[in-house]
Amino acid sequence: MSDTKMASNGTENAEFSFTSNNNASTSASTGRKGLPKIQTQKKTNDVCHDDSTPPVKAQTIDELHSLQKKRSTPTTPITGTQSAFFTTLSEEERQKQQLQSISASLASLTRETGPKVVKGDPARKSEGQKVTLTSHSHHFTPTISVSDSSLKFTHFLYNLSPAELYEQAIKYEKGSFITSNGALATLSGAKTGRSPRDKRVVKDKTTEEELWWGKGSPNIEMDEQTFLVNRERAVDYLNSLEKVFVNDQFLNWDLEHRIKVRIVSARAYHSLFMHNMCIRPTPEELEDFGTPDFTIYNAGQFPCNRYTHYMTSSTSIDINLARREMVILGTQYAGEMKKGLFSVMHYLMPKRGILSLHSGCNVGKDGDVALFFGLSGTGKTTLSTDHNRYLIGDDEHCWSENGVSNIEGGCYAKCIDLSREKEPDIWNAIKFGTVLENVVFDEHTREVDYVDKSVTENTRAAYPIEYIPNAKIPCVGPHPKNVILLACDAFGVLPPVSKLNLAQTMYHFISGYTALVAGTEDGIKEPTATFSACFGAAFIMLHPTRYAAMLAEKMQKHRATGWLVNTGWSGGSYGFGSRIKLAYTRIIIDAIHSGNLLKANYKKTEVFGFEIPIEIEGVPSEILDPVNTWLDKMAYKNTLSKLAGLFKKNFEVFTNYKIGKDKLTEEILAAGPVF
Ligand SMILES: Nc1ncnc2c1ncn2[C@@H]1O[C@H](COP(=O)(O)OP(=O)(O)OP(=O)(O)O)[C@@H](O)[C@H]1O
Ligand SMILES: O=C([O-])CC(=O)C(=O)O
Ligand SMILES: [Ca+2]
Ligand SMILES: [Mn+2]
Repeated sequence: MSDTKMASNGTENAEFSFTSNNNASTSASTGRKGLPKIQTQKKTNDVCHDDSTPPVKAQTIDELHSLQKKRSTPTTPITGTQSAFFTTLSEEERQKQQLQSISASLASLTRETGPKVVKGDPARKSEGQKVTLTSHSHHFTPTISVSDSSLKFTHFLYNLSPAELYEQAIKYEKGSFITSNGALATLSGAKTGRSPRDKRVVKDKTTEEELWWGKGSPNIEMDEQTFLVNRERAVDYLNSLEKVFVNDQFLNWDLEHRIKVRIVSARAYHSLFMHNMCIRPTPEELEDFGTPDFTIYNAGQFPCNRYTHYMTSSTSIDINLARREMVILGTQYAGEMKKGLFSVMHYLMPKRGILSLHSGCNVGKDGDVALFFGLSGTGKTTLSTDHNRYLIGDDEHCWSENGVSNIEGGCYAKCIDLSREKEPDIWNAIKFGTVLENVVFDEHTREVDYVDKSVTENTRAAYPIEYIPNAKIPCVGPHPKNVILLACDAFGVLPPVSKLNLAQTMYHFISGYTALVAGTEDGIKEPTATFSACFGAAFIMLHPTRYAAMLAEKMQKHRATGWLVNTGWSGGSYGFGSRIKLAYTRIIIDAIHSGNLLKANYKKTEVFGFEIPIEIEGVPSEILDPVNTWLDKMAYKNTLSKLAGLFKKNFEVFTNYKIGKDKLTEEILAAGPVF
């Protein structure tokens, strides 16, 4: 606001005014000369505004502050005196049960009983906030022989709201700031991506038989005893803190197969992340939550002990399926929790005949569902978030007899180079409530610079799915019509789009090819060809062919069409060509959704034997066959052969497995590159 504007508005704002014109009457009435009297009252309406509102009903500052917050409304409406009686009773009982449940979750294995837990922020005790203590079922007499840890209370902050978590983060966690768009910027610490080499799974009699072990498997074994050592380390760490965060939430929008999860963590950042990423229970659902089906102990700030058997670094992410528990030590990267639970779903769901998928999913106005498979950074989130379609989910789904369902309640978008123009819905989802990980922002304006990779290339935004305006809630849909396999081909030899037959779809699903471009997995900075079975080997628990067989069966039954879309390089390999324009990829995807691409004219490519369209309206025809875009045709041929060789070599380990019925296995083996 300019100075002149300020002056002219002076009277309206009841500010001082030295303008003699304004005060002429005042001077005249008092009959005094010299400087005009300072005008402090608003003249309009002739009302004295200082006295126009009744005084605050508080006698002290503390009382005034207590007026600011009103109690949250009871979650269950109380109707009639009889039910009120029962509600009061059960409310007390519920509180007691909740405390017991959380105390049990935090129980040490050596001390047999859970710690004394108390609900609420320890910093608020003085504010007269109601805190509820554990009602001890065991007899508790503090004596000198009792350890210090059993003399102390563990405060827990239960399912806090985003606003409360913002306050906790900003007050207590270094590196937490509100950005100009309203999001909470956080730092995940030294780890800015997942650490797949530090993942451990307990091998017991059951899992030894059921899970995929050995070469290529993400399940690195650990014994039960070592798990308990790490669990104790995490639980002791958490109990040593002033307070811990507890989230009780759900996974899977398919109500029949919903899983209850509890996340115990030390950071508000972790609690808000999971609040956004898991399905948020309604207050009524929370009342009946009971015992969780799975619990995460996130002690990420605290390292594991490298002298412990099986530990090869100070980071350990441990899954124990029998105990239904996961322990995180030595990494604060929040994606570990999300993907750890995904691994658990990859075990639990197939047991029920449900296929779990590392895929995005959306549905058109006519109910046509598309799945988007692909490794990290290939475009699942970007392409499933489509303004013309309803978003079911961006990363983790189930395909059951009922159709598809999202496992999660939020999205986790990459935000490096994010632009409002290219990805408007993701851009607009970054607002109050969203966690922005490891981004760089202006120290004064707090404006985020999405181009800046100073902290990491793997910058991320985690937001509730309803932040996308056309999210489909509940996040479920009918059986898929199109199955789109995404690959970011840094070699630049895969066509922008290929139509696949079922055997080819299975071959490429099992291969799970891409060239990683950003550092989602800790340590990867330069693009490299990667094969990851089922487009998510890091998260699967059973042998890849188990998932593949289920996918083949479902695609066959529901007549879904398979596609391979290269969202990577065109015009040469990484360093020569450039990434295919997102606008072109979107046009290609639109043509798949609409059914128009099915009707196009096709030709067959050499080596990979892909069916590629001759033309697609809106996309330059010459890019549809990559050979056209390479200046050096010899280099193209050599690169194509090189990639084909990598595919062949990768597939060798799968040649002895049977997949599906009839001749499918032989067909899949024959569907690879021929050269
Ligand atoms: N042609 C393209 N198609 C898709 N994405 C593209 C394209 N060109 C550039 N991109 C960028 O690539 C990135 C794709 O990341 P996205 O978040 O969609 O990955 P993702 O498959 O969801 O991975 P993750 O499983 O790690 O979440 C985005 O940053 C997007 O802007
Ligand atoms: O897990 C993460 O960190 C991000 C992700 O979605 C993936 O890597 O597939
Ligand atoms: Ca994603
Ligand atoms: Mn993912």
